[in-house]
Amino acid sequence: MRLIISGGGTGGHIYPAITIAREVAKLTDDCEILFIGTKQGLEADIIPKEGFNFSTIEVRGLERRISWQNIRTLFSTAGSVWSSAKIIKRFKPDVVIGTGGYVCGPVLLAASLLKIPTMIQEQNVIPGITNKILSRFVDKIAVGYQEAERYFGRYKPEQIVFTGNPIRPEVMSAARNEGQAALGLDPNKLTLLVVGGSRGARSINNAMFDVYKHFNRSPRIQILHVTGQSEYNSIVGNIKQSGIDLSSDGNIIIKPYLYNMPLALAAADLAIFRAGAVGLAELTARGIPAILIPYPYAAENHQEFNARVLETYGAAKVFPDKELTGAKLANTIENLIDNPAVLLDMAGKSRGLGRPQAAEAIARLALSLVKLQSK
Ligand SMILES: CC(=O)N[C@H]1[C@@H](OP(=O)(O)OP(=O)(O)OC[C@H]2O[C@@H](n3ccc(=O)[nH]c3=O)[C@H](O)[C@@H]2O)O[C@H](CO)[C@@H](O)[C@@H]1O
Repeated sequence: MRLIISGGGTGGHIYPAITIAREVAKLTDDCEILFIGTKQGLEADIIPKEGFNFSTIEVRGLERRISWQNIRTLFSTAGSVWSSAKIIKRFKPDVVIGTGGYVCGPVLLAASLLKIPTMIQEQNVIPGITNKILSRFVDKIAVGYQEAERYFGRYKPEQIVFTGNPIRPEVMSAARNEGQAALGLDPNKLTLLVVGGSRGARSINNAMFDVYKHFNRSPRIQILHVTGQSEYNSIVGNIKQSGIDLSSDGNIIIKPYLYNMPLALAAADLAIFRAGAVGLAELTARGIPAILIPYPYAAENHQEFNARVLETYGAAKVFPDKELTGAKLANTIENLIDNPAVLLDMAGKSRGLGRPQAAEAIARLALSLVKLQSK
């Protein structure tokens, strides 16, 4: 089995690609995998570290308006399709999968022109521009949300399959007591996990000050707040200035980034999150009730659409970023922990939305294309 997989730009496109590739390898003998990305994207750092063979092409992103820049980009895209075709002809894949980000455009287009089976995976409710264009060419589209279908416009009915978004297997295998021990959490307190996406979120970080003051030394709740690398030092400094002693007061833990997120999720009773599709897939797979504050500048406001799905099912409460205040956040948390039945109900609804088997379903869908071809 020979697989080319491509996705890039943010972690939200790269981690799904890694998870899907590993799942395909698990389901097949002798799987050879090649990842295609760009030199500039985060994938150039992550993918070789994860042990995959990595080739790069040059690609420019399209602007969301008509411009001279876009006309130049179209010409350079023709060059990228040509370089992708060269890599594809050399590697001879059985199937090519794209997980979003503009690098997928030329790679999947070239594969489709070369009559190789193709599939894209769309994580969000509102598809990205590259996946929207590619939907005209590829054999299958695996969507993370059922609601995504209607935003693809023209497609063949059998082309779109609702699989859910792929999550790392450790998200499901991590145990609660293991997570508590690894992060120094008290098993007798509820744990609130606060994460503003992979780079942190300033508005959530700012609002958290009132939350610290409200719950400092609380015997009921402990807070694990992931600030993002860039604001970590200033936040810790401000907390000290406000008179909270992080080491002796004991129920607030501040981290710049979590490399062991699955363990934190295993310990969490309630989460405050942005609404990136992979983070939400992880929350629902574990059945964690959440307060969501979608990133307001995401393309076509897609995070809000992701978040509203959880809200509609009763799995989360959603606050628009511009309406967020520390007092509101502290009150909402207080209300939820005062009403364990509500929290339990939200947890059940969250779990009901989770698709822990999504990676396997996506891998099997890709393999079905290979089988179809060899018939
Ligand atoms: C700003 C923006 O446009 N972001 C997009 C980006 O999300 P982005 O990559 O920011 O966020 P996601 O929530 O989708 O994924 C983040 C991943 O990083 C992990 N993590 C995060 C923080 C941390 O400290 N440790 C850690 O391991 C999470 O567990 C998760 O696996 O791609 C997603 C999927 O297409 C989109 O839905 C998001 O809208």
